[in-house]
Amino acid sequence: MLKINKLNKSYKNIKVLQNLTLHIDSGEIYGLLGANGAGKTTTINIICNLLKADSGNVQINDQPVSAASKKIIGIAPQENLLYKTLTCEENLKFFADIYGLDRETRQKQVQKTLAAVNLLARAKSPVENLSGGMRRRLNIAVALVHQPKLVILDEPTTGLDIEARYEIWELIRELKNQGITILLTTHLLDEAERLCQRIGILKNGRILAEGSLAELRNLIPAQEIVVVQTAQENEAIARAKIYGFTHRYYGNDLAFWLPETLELKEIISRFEGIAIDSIARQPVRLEHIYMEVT
Ligand SMILES: Nc1ncnc2c1ncn2[C@@H]1O[C@H](COP(=O)(O)OP(=O)(O)OP(=O)(O)O)[C@@H](O)[C@H]1O
Repeated sequence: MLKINKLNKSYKNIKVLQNLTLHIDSGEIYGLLGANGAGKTTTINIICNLLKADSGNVQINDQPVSAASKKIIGIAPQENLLYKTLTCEENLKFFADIYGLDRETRQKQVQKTLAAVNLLARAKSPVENLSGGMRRRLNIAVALVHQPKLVILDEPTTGLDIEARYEIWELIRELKNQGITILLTTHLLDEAERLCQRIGILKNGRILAEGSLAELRNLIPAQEIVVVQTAQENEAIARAKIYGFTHRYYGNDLAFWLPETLELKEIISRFEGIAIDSIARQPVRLEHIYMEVT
């Protein structure tokens, strides 16, 4: 559906995208993960034909992006596009007009889209009276009103509380069920873990790793990770080495990669003679992979 081939982009002499290549299949949710400044928004702007790459190309359904691609792409940017004094309905009508929907389709699509983002009851409310979560849902509705095939969601839940995030995750899953292809950018690893079929980890404009969560997990040769609290960290690290446990610090937490699954009593026995305050077992998660790759 979306093919990004060897994109390069520099501002002055700073390389913002470096041979960026990624392909997204029809109907999948692809998560582009990256810290601030990794190049996510630049990539989106090039996909949306708002910015020109120095080299490389972007194809949607095997056609190069052009002004005509607007009809099949919907974008919900990080900063809400909404007009605060207009109602939900008026905002959607305005964007439906920009997309050139005729009067009848516009009426139908505005109502359908408000229902899809669960804002039908607030159709007549001005945006300024909505909660942050509702505004973000309406911002996503703007991306959906013209029935695009590819929807780009730039950090859709950043800054929202957990309840509002759950609502948006549900909405994103619903879009996928309808067959819409989704490019989601986020720096929230649990969001990518929950929603995305495939994930690309972007740093300094390069994809450092890409794949399904299961494929990315293979980058860490561990069945499980244990976080150990002890005042005798050096002794614990030396002991772990004997058993082939790789150690890592995640923040201040001392963790060990277990190459095989062990019973708790076996893990404890490996550290016999060392004063251990606690042992917490965790599956290998995207945050561990992200730390390793970046
Ligand atoms: N118009 C511009 N002129 C100069 N540098 C720019 C311009 N736009 C972006 N950059 C730089 O390009 C790099 C990538 O920016 P981009 O906005 O694509 O990152 P991002 O991954 O979307 O980050 P964020 O999550 O903070 O939005 C940054 O270092 C940014 O400062």
